[in-house]
Amino acid sequence: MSAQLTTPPTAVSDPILEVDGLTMRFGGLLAVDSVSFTARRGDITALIGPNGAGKTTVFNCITGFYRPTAGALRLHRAEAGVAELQRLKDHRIARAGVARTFQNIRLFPGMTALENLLVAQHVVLNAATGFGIGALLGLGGYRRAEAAAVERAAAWLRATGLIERADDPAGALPYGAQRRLEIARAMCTGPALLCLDEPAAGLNPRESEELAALLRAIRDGSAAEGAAATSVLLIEHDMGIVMGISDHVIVLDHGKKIADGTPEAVRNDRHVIAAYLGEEEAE
Ligand SMILES: Nc1ncnc2c1ncn2[C@@H]1O[C@H](COP(=O)(O)OP(=O)(O)OP(=O)(O)O)[C@@H](O)[C@H]1O
Repeated sequence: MSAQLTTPPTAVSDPILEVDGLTMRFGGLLAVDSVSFTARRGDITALIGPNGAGKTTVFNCITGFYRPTAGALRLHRAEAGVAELQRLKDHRIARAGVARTFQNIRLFPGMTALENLLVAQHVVLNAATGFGIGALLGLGGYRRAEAAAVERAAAWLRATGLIERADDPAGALPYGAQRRLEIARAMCTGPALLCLDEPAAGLNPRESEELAALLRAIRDGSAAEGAAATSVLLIEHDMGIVMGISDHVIVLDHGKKIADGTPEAVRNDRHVIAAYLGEEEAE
């Protein structure tokens, strides 16, 4: 029997992302089953649920790693209108304004921290010269874009406490620093929506607190010099972080949405409690 949705969805006046009837099937397995929710612009929206609930699959559909079996994913951009993400390839989704980090860190370990942030901006740099030969010829537009890219990288290295490690290979940084560098890399692309897959995994309590502060600042636009307020979509198992920083929480279980509301409403929802207790009993 499927769980009934008891928590009314929060009224969403200014959406950044609309997930509408999202379904993802792997052969006979229905990993995501007609999931709908809306993430509001300027919010931290958390996607939670027990192991195997379908959270990463939803992320992979939003960011173009998977082509959904059915449903629509609409990114509402401030000036460029609505992008139907389910129709775009992953590099076009990134260009449309969605950036992500991964459950398993995916930096270029042999490149320095700074280089990792510059590589992330190659799309912006290429666009500055119309994806043409201007870069090779060192034309003014490209040089200006390059200088701005370095400045942006430095601002995010400062914001994430990594400026002293700018010239160190990313692979030589401590684990928590690599996690922050991944976030810095995503933010360097100037996304409209930042998608984070378990950013607190493996962090110690002090690092988790710093992460929470960083994510709040990213949402509010105060994390780095020149940064815009950025909507955040977060998958996280650390309930301290989820309940502490989220404006809105969506709960999945067995591929279905079972709750959608404020952290307080979701925390007290009996279907959510049952889903998590069930997980504990199964362990
Ligand atoms: N590429 C794939 N092929 C087949 N099955 C998959 C694939 N990706 C995910 N699944 C299955 O889909 C279901 C949902 O997995 P998903 O990773 O989205 O869950 P999750 O909520 O992110 O879990 P966790 O919290 O453990 O990361 C699981 O049963 C998983 O085995």
